[in-house]
Order: sequence, then structure tokens, then C-alpha cells
Amino acid sequence: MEKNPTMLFVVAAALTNEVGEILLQKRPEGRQMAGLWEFPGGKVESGESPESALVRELKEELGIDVAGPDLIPLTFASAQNGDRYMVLLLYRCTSWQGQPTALESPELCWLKPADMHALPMPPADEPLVHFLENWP
Ligand SMILES: Nc1nc2c([nH]c(=O)n2[C@@H]2O[C@H](COP(=O)(O)OP(=O)(O)OP(=O)(O)O)[C@@H](O)[C@H]2O)c(=O)[nH]1
Repeated sequence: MEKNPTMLFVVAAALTNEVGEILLQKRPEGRQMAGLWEFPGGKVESGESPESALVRELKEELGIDVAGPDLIPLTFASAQNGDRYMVLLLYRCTSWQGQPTALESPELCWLKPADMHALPMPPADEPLVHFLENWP
């Protein structure tokens, strides 16, 4: 029997600029959790490593090039997501090529973690924001 057939792996990036702000993007209309602000990223596809999935998602969503070794594992969250259980892996990234552009999202913003509480975000992100607030 297949192990964990209902587990969903999602990878996301805390892209951090030189003043400690982190990039969030707004989820587009017509998708699950539309209008909520999230860390860029997405689902790990079959056969992908989490890091290669995140490199792919950052290119698709923001048009930036990230090298796998520049993705530093930070923390994770777990939550129910529809009919599956989701594990959301958050990576830190301070180095990339290109200017982040909203290619799949209506809006981007750079925010300090303490200011993220003012925005509606998916419930699974709450512990991630808390972690980032207390990050050195
Ligand atoms: N990228 C991202 N997804 C998150 C976050 N928090 C959170 O609960 N999610 C959930 O994780 C799932 C990610 O799926 P997605 O729809 O963005 O994935 P994807 O880009 O691969 O899209 P696709 O499934 O349409 O191909 C969504 O259910 C989303 O709501 C977050 O901070 N960032």
C-alpha cells in the first residue's frame, strides 16, 4: 500500500531583502484561499525535491532565479488543507537573480514580520509568522 497518499507537501520562501522585509504575494481570485497573503511557493510535484520545487515556483510566480543552495530550511507548519493533510516547509532566501515581479498574483508587498499580522493570511502561516518575528 502507498504510504501517506493523502499528505500534501507545500514549499514556500521567506525572500528577505537588505532591510529585513519579507516578500508576500496575494492569492489570485478563483483559487483556494483567494485574496489571502502568502509566502511565494506551491506544491511539490511527484519526483521533485522540495528545493527544486521551490526554485521552479519562484521562477514561475516571480520570474526570479534562485540557486538551490541559497534556500535555507527555516521551519515548517502542518495543517488540514481540504481533504488532505499539508506539511508546509518554509525556507529563507536572501540571494536571487532578477527583480521579483507579480507574474501569477495581483499584488506583492515587502513587510517586516511584525507587520504581517495586519494582513489576512492562511491559518497555517500563523506559526511561520510568529517564528519569523522571533528570528534573530
Ligand atoms: N505558496 C503558499 N501556499 C500556502 C501558504 N500557506 C498555505 O496554507 N498555503 C496553501 O498551500 C497550497 C499551495 O498550493 P498552490 O495552489 O499555491 O500550489 P501551486 O502553485 O502548485 O498551484 P496548483 O496546484 O494550482 O498547480 C494552497 O492550498 C495554499 O492555500 C503559503 O504561505 N504559501
